[in-house]
Amino acid sequence: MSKQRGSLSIHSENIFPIIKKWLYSDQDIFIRELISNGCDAITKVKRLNSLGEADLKEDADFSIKVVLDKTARTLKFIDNGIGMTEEEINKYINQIAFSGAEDFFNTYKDKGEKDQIIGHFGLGFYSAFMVAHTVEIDTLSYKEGAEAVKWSCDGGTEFEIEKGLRRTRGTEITLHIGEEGVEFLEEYTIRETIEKYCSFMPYPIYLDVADKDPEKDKDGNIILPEIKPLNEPKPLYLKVPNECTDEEYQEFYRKTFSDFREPLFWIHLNMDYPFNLKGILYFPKLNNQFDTLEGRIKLYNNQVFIADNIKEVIPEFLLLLKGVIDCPDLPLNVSRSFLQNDGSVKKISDYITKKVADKLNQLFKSQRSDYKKFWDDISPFVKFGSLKNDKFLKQVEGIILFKTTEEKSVTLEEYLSAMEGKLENQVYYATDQMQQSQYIRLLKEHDLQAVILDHAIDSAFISQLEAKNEKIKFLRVDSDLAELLKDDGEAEDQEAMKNNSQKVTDIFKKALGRDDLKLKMEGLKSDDVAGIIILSENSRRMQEMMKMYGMGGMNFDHIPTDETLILNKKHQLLQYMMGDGEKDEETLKLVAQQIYDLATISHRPLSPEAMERFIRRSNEIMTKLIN
Ligand SMILES: Nc1ncnc2c1ncn2[C@@H]1O[C@H](COP(=O)(O)OP(=O)(O)OP(=O)(O)O)[C@@H](O)[C@H]1O
Repeated sequence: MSKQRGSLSIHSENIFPIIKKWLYSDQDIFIRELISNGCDAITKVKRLNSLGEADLKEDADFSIKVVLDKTARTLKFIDNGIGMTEEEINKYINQIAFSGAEDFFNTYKDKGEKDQIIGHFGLGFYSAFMVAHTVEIDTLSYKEGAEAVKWSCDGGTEFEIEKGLRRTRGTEITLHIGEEGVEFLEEYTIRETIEKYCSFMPYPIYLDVADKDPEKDKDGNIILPEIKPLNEPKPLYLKVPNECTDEEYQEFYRKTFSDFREPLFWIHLNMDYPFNLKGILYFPKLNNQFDTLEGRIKLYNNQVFIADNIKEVIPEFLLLLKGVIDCPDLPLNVSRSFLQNDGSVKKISDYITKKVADKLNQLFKSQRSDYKKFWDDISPFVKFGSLKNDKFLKQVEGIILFKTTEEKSVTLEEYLSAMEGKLENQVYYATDQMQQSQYIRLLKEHDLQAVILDHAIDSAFISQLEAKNEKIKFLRVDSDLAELLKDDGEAEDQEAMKNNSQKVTDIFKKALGRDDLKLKMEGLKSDDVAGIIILSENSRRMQEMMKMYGMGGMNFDHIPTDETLILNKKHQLLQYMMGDGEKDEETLKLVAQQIYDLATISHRPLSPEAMERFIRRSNEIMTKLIN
């Protein structure tokens, strides 16, 4: 067979099944497409009017009307925009399946990009066929002497065009809803969809429901419904920031996010050059840690809603905030993988990040007490941002607040300078103030404070800070404390010390029945503490990490921890143990076990069995006291 070349031909018969199948999951998008076509038509006629090329004939009260008639099973979209002549219908509506065919064919390969054909290849109007078996257009062009035209098509390849009925400028699109679109005969669905996609479209959108039973008051009088548009044609974010009041920002927040808690503060984004971007980002108030997941950034393109939380455009950590961003410059109709690699998208994302960091810095500098008040709510966000984005970390590093055990809020720099002379680039931290109170007290006695890091994100966050500042080391209050608390005042007889140490070690190992017990004798400054347990910072973190990643499905409770029992040789009980003379074996055992349990309690909760033994033994000791 000889080699042949040829072009594949695409016919409009193919297009309807494809539209219906591909766009099925985003069926409601047809409402966005038809209403935004109506808005475009109004914008066009307004522009022509301002150029002196169109006469509005006093019909300048622009709006889009959506009329639902459940009985007739129709949904109408009516605008008083530019309208179309027969010629324009032929050009823009009838030929569309062919004019965009080449691009469309290219896209055909990539089935993942469902809704993105819409708006890209001029198929917006045809999305009506996702829910309608027949669509009619009745339109009258703004042009002098134009005649009304009626177009209709039942979803096949044939259309009819005849004289229309419209007497005023504009377009009326009627959808005869088919079986696949019945949910769009419900007022609730229509209202919800308009609110979802069209909240900020530039002209008022009204919903009219035919044959609706009128609302009545308690005396049976009909209440005339208040005629209000469903959208906000001039959303606050389009205004100049210094013309907006706090009340307006709060009101906008309440309406847009149906959140009746007051936002903490907000950032009005307003950029014209080198790209166009407007929006408002709100820092919401949190009630608990889980609330952080509620964030929502709505992305708009020229007041038309595109989607929530598009990670490719908005840095992921900002998705913890609530806000709207309108960016007409974004190529939102292209694939997401393209967005990820697009230079302008990166610039936009950097711009937003910088604006957020600037706002936080400005609050820190000029309103530190407010900033401190907000800190609990914003800290998971700032920390998450610092983990996700190095640039952001650099921008906010100096304004991250740490609460201390002295109930102060300080930056890292302030902490280190307050500890100067006592600590060198070390930061002590507590993860549980109650549980670790013994250690905190010991630090306090040495005039040292710890910072409190008790949020789930903190362990990853401090590792990040350490990675970025090699000199800084975070140490939990129960780790490697002994060096610090050691009282190396008196010189000692090394030989005697060794013997004593061995003696005590034997007593403890025997009493606890643990040969693997790590034990160290130190002279602590504080002589009312007999023993404390410390845990190497590094091995503890390693274990936490393994636990977090659930490595190998192991049960980590059985892994021995790298604990060391530090015994205070200055304490009376230890002095007794080390002393010469006959001692009651049973008493030594009780004391050793009790010292160990008390040290453990200040470190972590006892297991149920250990707790039971501890209580029994405590009673036994008290009984001995009175006998
Ligand atoms: N309500 C309307 N009034 C006037 N012209 C309209 C109206 N609806 C559609 N048109 C014309 O039909 C054309 C095709 O509409 P369609 O929605 O399919 O594509 P588009 O608007 O060009 O692109 P998109 O897919 O982004 O909506 C429009 O460009 C416009 O010229």
